Amino acid sequence: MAALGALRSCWAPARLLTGSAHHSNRLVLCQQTSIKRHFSNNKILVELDEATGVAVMKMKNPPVNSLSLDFLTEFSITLEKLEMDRGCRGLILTSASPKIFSAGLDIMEMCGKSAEHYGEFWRAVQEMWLKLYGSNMVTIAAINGSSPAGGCLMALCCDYRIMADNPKYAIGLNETQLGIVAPFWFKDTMSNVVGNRVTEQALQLGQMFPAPEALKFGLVDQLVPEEKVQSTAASVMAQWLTVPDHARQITKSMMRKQTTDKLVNNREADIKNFVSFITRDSIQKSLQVYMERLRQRKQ
Ligand SMILES: CCCCC/C=C\CCCC/C=C/C(=O)SCCNC(=O)CCNC(=O)[C@H](O)C(C)(C)COP(=O)(O)OP(=O)(O)OC[C@H]1O[C@@H](n2cnc3c(N)ncnc32)[C@H](O)[C@@H]1OP(=O)(O)O
Repeated sequence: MAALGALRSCWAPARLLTGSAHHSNRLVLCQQTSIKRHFSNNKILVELDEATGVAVMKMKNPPVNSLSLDFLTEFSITLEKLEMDRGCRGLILTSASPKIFSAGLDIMEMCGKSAEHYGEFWRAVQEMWLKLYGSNMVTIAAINGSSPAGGCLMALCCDYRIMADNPKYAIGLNETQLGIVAPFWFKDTMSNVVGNRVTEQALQLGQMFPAPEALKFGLVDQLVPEEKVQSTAASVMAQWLTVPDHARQITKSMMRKQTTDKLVNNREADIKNFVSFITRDSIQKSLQVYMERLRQRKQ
């Protein structure tokens, strides 16, 4: 193992964007071992396969994987840990419970709370986006269920999206349906994937795309039978990991930096904007009506 460690360190180029080192030879070197490391908390399960350098991150926040302040905090801490781990080169993001990938931001975090709470919550949403969209790892979303709004944003942050081929599952930025507005960085993330025209129409209508439509419009890259979502993600990941990390990372950063910089340079203003928007009586009313509609639909 010591010899392996020495080989590793002399083959590994310095990690260019956030500080730890990755290299595309790891796969070959590590075929001798198959150690799986688990670092989970009560909301996120992570299994890191040291042989492949791939971590599978399963969101587990029942009933619908809504993105609460606690969840977002755990998510960002976990992602940071993986980002700094030189044994981890790829991340597969999925849900621990099929049918729902994520219901998006926890609406209860945006209802009837203090301005201070809204500020803290929005900072956590920003942090999740900055970390996931700016990740140096190869990121693949294994979308094994519906994925509205913030859930769709998470998937769009990834480098590649594989969705379960089930028309009952839908994905999209549906904010306007709630009477709220997707902020500029949600809009930019979608636009970078599907282009301006599709984004403009989808955002105005708050459109949710059933899986086949999502594929047609390029919101996802591939549909596969539900039981093959994870294995397909693993084989796509293996292909992506054949590219030398440093070249892929610089390219990814070149494509995304302008978008992330827009938020990095305007974080406080964006928080202020969110707080002043969400505290309006009319917006609070819209959210309450939407939650009521959800409950009634259930009954
Ligand atoms: C001018 C500049 C503006 C600047 C920015 C300002 C503004 C704000 C931007 C905010 C961006 C927001 C992003 C978001 O992500 S908002 C959240 C949007 N999410 C949704 O619309 C999803 C709603 N949920 C559903 O459609 C369904 O629940 C489902 C995910 C498809 C699952 O369906 P099903 O399996 O049938 O489960 P239920 O509907 O029965 O739900 C189970 C319980 O979960 C509660 N629930 C569902 N979604 C959420 C949620 N997002 N947050 C909190 N709670 C949620 C649901 O009410 C049920 O609760 P109950 O059991 O107590 O009744």
